[in-house]
Amino acid sequence: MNLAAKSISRRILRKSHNWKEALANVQLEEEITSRSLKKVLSKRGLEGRTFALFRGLRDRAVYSQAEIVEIIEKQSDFEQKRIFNGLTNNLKVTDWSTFKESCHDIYDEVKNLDVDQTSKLDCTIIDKNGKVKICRLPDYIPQLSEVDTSLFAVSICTVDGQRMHLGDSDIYYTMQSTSKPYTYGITHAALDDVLHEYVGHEPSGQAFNKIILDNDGRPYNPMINMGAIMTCSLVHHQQPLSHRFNYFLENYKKLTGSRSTLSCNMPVYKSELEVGFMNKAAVNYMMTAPGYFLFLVIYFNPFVQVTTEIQSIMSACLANRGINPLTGESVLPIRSVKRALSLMFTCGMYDYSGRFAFKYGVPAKSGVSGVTDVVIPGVLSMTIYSPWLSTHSSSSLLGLQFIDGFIKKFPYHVFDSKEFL
Ligand SMILES: NC(=O)CC[C@H](N)C(=O)O
Repeated sequence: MNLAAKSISRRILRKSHNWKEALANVQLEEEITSRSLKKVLSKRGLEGRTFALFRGLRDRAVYSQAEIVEIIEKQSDFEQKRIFNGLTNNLKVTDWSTFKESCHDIYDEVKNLDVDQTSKLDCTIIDKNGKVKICRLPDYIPQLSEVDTSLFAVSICTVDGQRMHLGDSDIYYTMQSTSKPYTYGITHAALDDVLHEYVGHEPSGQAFNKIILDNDGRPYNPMINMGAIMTCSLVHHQQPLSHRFNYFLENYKKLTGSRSTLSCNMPVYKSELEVGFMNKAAVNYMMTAPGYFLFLVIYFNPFVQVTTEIQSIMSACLANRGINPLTGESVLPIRSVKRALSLMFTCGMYDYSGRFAFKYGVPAKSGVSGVTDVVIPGVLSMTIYSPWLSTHSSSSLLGLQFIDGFIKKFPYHVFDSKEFL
């Protein structure tokens, strides 16, 4: 956009944002400090660290309203809109403090469930209904059985970038299969529906690592291992592996909205290459079909390490039509996001997908590291991490318990929508 057009757009924006009224709305009329402005936005779930504005304000300075408005108007149009919506509470969750308190209560109830560890790899947990749930760590990947099983984190990010973090939200884990919806979205953005000449869209009804192809000789869907390996292998398959690694990592980085890149947990990655016999068998089994260019080594996405704070932003892009709610960047086309959410809804929890959709009615994806990702389209994402996997669902038990409490408190089940009831 040339300078003239930019200044016109700023004047239009300035006219559309009545900053004086917005700041008065939150009693910020004179002697405004970085701290007082940050505090107002933070009360509504908007973290100061997600605004470039505060990097330009001096901590101890006192600004007049005119000075603050002048500095705000130097920010990007997207950030100005975020600040204005924060000051006027034009946000997806308008009563943030009550919402946060309810989530805290659900978290505390789940955190206090009775866990009886019977061996290094096994425990029983008495769930909220008093039922005994048998849980186990996934020792088929040795590193995943070496984790602190007491870790329990929940991060929530709304489509307006309102964020909440409960428990161990700064602890890193490997995404494992919760990487698959992002990988699918990135691949679909590159190939569109041609992708589905190689991968189906049907639930397999089987465990995630089952070696089985559909009647057309394709993996059933992109959410199981065979489908994810195939999906990864399709992007730029004539390019060098380094290019293909970077292609995914760069797109993952856009989903995080961060300026720093993501990294792989190499011990977990190497151990899976070493002991991932089922995946190796899957690659060979798929190689029998013509035209498959498979490299198990490109199936590295599960080993990208994140925290729930980071991953909840990535999934908030899925909730927000492919647009990063913190940067405003359009990372994935809505066409690909729609398909990714449909596949999460029907296949994301593997052979627990039907029961999950029946009970909770929202798109979700589980991972053997103990992470569960939930997307409530147009509203928010929720990333939950707790290593104990229920043997019943191969999903994090505490994750499922938190989701159960959340959906009971906030009726986001797709068939609880106001249009339906
Ligand atoms: N469900 C999962 O998270 C499985 C992912 C794991 N990397 C595997 O290939 O087995």
